[in-house]
Amino acid sequence: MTELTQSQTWNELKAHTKDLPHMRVLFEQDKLRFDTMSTSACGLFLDYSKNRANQETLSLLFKLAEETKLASKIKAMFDGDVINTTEKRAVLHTALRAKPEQKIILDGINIVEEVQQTQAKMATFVTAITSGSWKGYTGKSITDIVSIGIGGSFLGPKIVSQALRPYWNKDLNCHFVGNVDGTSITEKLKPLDAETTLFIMSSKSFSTQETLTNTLSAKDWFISNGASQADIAQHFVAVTTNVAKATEFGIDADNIFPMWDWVGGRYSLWSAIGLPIALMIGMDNFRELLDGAHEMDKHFANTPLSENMPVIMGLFSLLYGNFHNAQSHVVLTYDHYLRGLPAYFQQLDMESNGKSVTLDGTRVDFSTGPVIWGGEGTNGQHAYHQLLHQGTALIPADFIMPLKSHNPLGEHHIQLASNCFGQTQALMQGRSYEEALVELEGCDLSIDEKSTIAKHKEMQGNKPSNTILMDKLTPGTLGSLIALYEHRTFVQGAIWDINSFDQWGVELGKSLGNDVLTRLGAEKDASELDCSSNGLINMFRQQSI
Ligand SMILES: O=P(O)(O)OC[C@H]1O[C@H](O)[C@H](O)[C@@H](O)[C@@H]1O
Repeated sequence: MTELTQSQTWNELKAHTKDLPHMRVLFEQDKLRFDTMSTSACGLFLDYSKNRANQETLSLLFKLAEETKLASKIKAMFDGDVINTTEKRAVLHTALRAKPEQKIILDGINIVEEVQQTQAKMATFVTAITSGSWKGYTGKSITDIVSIGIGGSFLGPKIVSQALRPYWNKDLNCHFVGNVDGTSITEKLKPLDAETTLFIMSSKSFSTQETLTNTLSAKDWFISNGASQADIAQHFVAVTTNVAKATEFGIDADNIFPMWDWVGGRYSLWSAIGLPIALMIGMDNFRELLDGAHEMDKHFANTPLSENMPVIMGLFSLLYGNFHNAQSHVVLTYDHYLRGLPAYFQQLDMESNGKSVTLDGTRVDFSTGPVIWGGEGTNGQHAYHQLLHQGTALIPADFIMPLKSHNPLGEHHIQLASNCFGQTQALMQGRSYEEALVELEGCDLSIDEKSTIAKHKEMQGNKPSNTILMDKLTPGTLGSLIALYEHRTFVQGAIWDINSFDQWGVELGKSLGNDVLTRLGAEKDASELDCSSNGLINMFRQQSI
């Protein structure tokens, strides 16, 4: 048993959540619920009134946060303590968006200075590319960026660039290659011209198989399209902590942008890993993105727990996972530009909190991170929302929508908003059997038929959701939004006392994949493996060519 589940507050929460009335009743009892259960910070508004909670629930949750020393754990992260204990690393993505005058000392070095130097290098590079002064090997300016990376080195740049499309430099295009599946890079390169294409190889470790393989194929494509080995310097840059390996790989030393081991892959878009974003939206907008995140950092570090947006959201997620048996959490973005955000939050949260032991190695006796999934509204309403409304699983939802659209076309935005708010309302209130019967009045059906259909139309409601609004999707509000989710993830990991910053499961997959590779290549026999793996390997060997 862990200390957490034995604590009095944990057990009080268990008992309390069982007795809580339906949210419909809570709304009837408290007409000011929207005012008291909503908050604003850093350009974001959060309505958390449609949650299974009253003031007592909130008090118990904040008490749990206090007892598990959340405030001092937050401070430890910002101070650069080695909170990633298994990899013996500080966790300082917040330093990437610190103000230039701040000082964050790690091992005797002010890392803010190093961050600023790298940002200055990025700024020079962005100007060179966007002004056209950086020329390709035939003297033409760069028109296409191909970003090669995977995991955090793929999702961050891709999804943030996609989200900030209205801010794109009109003379540039950006393409992202992640998967090692040759189809991905082949299709991406097909329409491109080697003379005007720049490759950014993004890999924190510079040892990820997919990224190395894709970069080698990109080099082959480049050379086979008429360029020479010497031309590589004008067309290939890298972002990595492993400068030596990148140089050895053939990347010109001047074209290497450094990063640091205190930046986790899934928290790296704020570093030079964000170079594709900076190229597409310009360095001023990139800085606005960092500033938005920095504002959220300040809010998270300095606001009392009961008014702290990431804390509130983290506690609600924990409430559903640990006390209502919710196994998943859905993120629904009512903005086409934000359609990739669920996938980004999926890596952020599932790679961080998909853990089974506490920091001291004790096996947990509670659920940790849920499955994060989602998509864009209103599309999902005509598909998986059915399960949200009437399925047997409880799936808490986050609805995210800017109040103003970048494309204010006719009635589109007002309809989008009506759908967003209508969904949260339907999830909360549901439809009672009696209401369904009333709706069937006047239908040409027998009483028995009406009763049966009413049972099918009945919806229990009491399905929780948060609604996050912002005035407009800008680099600043996006920065705040992403940092909000980073810290929301941290809050849960801190209360569970797990390490949210390692990823041993992913590492195992990588090393077994490498072992299988040697067996697929017939260098090594596979007969000592389990019969399924052996069978699959043999089938591939015999039939893949
Ligand atoms: O940037 P790299 O070192 O190539 O790593 C790419 C990715 O590798 C692994 O899958 C990690 O779990 C991710 O967090 C990381 O972003």
